Amino acid sequence: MKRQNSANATKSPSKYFSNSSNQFSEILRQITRNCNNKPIRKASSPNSNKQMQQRVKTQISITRNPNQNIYNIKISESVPKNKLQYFQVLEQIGSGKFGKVYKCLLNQTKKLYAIKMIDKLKLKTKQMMHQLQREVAVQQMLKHQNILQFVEFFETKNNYCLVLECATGGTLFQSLMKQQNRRYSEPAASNIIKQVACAIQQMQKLSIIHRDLKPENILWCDGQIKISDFGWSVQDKKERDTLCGTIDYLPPEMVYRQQYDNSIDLWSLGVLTFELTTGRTPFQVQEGFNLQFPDYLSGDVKDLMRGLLTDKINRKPIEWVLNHVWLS
Ligand SMILES: Nc1ncnc2c1ncn2[C@@H]1O[C@H](COP(=O)(O)OP(=O)(O)OP(=O)(O)O)[C@@H](O)[C@H]1O
Repeated sequence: MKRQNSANATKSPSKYFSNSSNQFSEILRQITRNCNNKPIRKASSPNSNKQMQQRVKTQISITRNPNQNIYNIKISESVPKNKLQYFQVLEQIGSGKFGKVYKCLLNQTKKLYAIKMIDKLKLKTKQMMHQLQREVAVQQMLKHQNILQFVEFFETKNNYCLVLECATGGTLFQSLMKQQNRRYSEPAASNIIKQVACAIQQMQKLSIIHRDLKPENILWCDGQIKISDFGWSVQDKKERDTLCGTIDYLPPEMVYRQQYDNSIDLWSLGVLTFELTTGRTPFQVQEGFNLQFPDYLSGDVKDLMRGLLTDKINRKPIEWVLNHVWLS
């Protein structure tokens, strides 16, 4: 089975994205080589049984000094010791690169939380420690109804533990796969995108860039959207050039190794809008940044996506998104 047929697509007027496929493919080949020769896997077809596999992240840090401790969190020195005794650990609800996520109850209040247990042995390199520091520091700053709430951080003998609000509804990727034709109706997608946009606005107020927004990192909790996985996020105002994220969601300025800023999360919002409304991501490696829409999409959603899936200079700001008629 194949992805949603886009044969009746209309072409984007943007010249920026035309004729870029060769260069795009070459850059992706370079990324592949740089990823320790591990093959880069494209997002699996939504119709494939392998669809629940995670999409590949490019993990290349070009300019960052991994020894630099920008957040002043010295893991193993200032981190509280074992507080796991205060929790009753229940079933596993997820797993990531470095560990597992469990449902748990705080003994005293019987309130439900999620504990992300990160295996210290797997987190050997300083680069990865840096990523964990970043995740903790950034999530500590964020308090918003559409952002997964950070609660506590401590360590045990074998794990670092992040206590988080428990999002019981699974990932947006899982729920997308359950929709008819693996896509949401426009009203349902609009409701989701509005919540993600509210979360982006809050992050931008604090100069935070998530850098890996995608359905796998968005969770459902009591019918509400929660942004999660701040492992690639950064907090500062300067432009950056570290290449990271997930192939299908990489913005052109990252692919072409230019400086970027917080507008990369708005590009991701555009890709997410496309994926939720069509069941596939907009840009395929072979085609470059050639934006085409299926006929069934409304003019309003296409207008929103054209405002986001364009080059950095022309990309619309978050205020424009939140005032857009498709989100009203
Ligand atoms: N607070 C939470 N509530 C409910 N489920 C969660 C929570 N945090 C994580 N999960 C589940 O665990 C999975 C892995 O978590 P997370 O993405 O944070 O780990 P990771 O190591 O950063 O993953 P990755 O390998 O994608 O970077 C998520 O996809 C989700 O299904």
